[in-house]
Amino acid sequence: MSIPLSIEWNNKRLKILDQQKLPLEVDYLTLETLEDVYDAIITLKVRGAPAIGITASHGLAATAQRYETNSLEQFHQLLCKDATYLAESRPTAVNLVWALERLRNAVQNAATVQEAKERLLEEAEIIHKEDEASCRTIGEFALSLLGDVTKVMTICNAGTIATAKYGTALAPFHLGSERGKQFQVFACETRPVFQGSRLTVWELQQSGVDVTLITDSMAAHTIGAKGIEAIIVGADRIVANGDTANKIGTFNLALLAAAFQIPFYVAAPSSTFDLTIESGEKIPIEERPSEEITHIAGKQVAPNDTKVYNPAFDVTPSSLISAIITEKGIIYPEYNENISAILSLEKGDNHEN
Ligand SMILES: CSC[C@@H](O)[C@@H](O)C(=O)COP(=O)(O)O
Repeated sequence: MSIPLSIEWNNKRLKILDQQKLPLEVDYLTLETLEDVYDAIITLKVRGAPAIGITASHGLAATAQRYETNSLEQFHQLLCKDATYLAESRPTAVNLVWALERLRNAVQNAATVQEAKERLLEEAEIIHKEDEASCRTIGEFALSLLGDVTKVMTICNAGTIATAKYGTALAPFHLGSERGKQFQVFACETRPVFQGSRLTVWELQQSGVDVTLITDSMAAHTIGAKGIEAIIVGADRIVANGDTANKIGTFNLALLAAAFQIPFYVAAPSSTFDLTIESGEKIPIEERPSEEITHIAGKQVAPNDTKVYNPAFDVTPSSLISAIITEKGIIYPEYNENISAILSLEKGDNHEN
């Protein structure tokens, strides 16, 4: 797989693949300050739940190296302030707060400021490496779950550039391509900012996967006309009962999967679960600027002063989800019991529930 990595961390320098420039340009951006990190996340230069979490953790760890204090109390205060600032960049993907919390926990018992600084750098690297391993395992599970299925639909980009590597929903296609299994993937363009056409189509083409672009409104027709056998998507937050927030339009696909009686799979690492929330209506849904809808590539496509509603995510009820594929195993209904059982497995253990 020769797809550029979305996040590079070398010699304490953080570089991200500028996803706003894709597919026309492959360009990396160095993030020097905490404000650069915040800006890269909010403007979707780096996006996708795991990639946001990894970027924020390296960004916070790098920023903390510059705190000029020997007081641990002051160090914790600065870290808390900066973590809170980054956490506000995007509200729906729980991986962001999860990663920042992990960093804060990693320094709880540090004896000196110097030790705390080193622990932050180490923890950010661990988060980064864990995600790569998790995504690869998710890909293996997804590949086995899909079995003989070849025609699959997806939305948004839950691929290698949305994670450390491999992706979640796109991981089985990359692994399949390496092993000679040819999927036919139908990618929804994913309005309003086209993560499907700009990112998923480009990414799967790099891997040699057979990918066909459709507009979001063509999904129902395409499932019937092309004989789609399964739908697989990523996730931004999965709560205790299995309700899942993902890119706007995902809920539509889940309803279509039920209508056509084909499986609807969610693929996500355990860092995307939020068991503090019982059910989906409590998930915060990000609303984005109206220009994402009133303009396309800088050109106005709606009248001046058009009233706009632009939620970036929707919540799919768990009753529409056939299985959730994680690095710890494949979770089937009843989700209330089975999610907590699988997530409580130790690192390295995994099984199908
Ligand atoms: C492995 S990425 C999973 C999700 O984050 C992805 O499906 C998605 O909805 C991304 O939304 P985005 O707004 O592009 O960050």
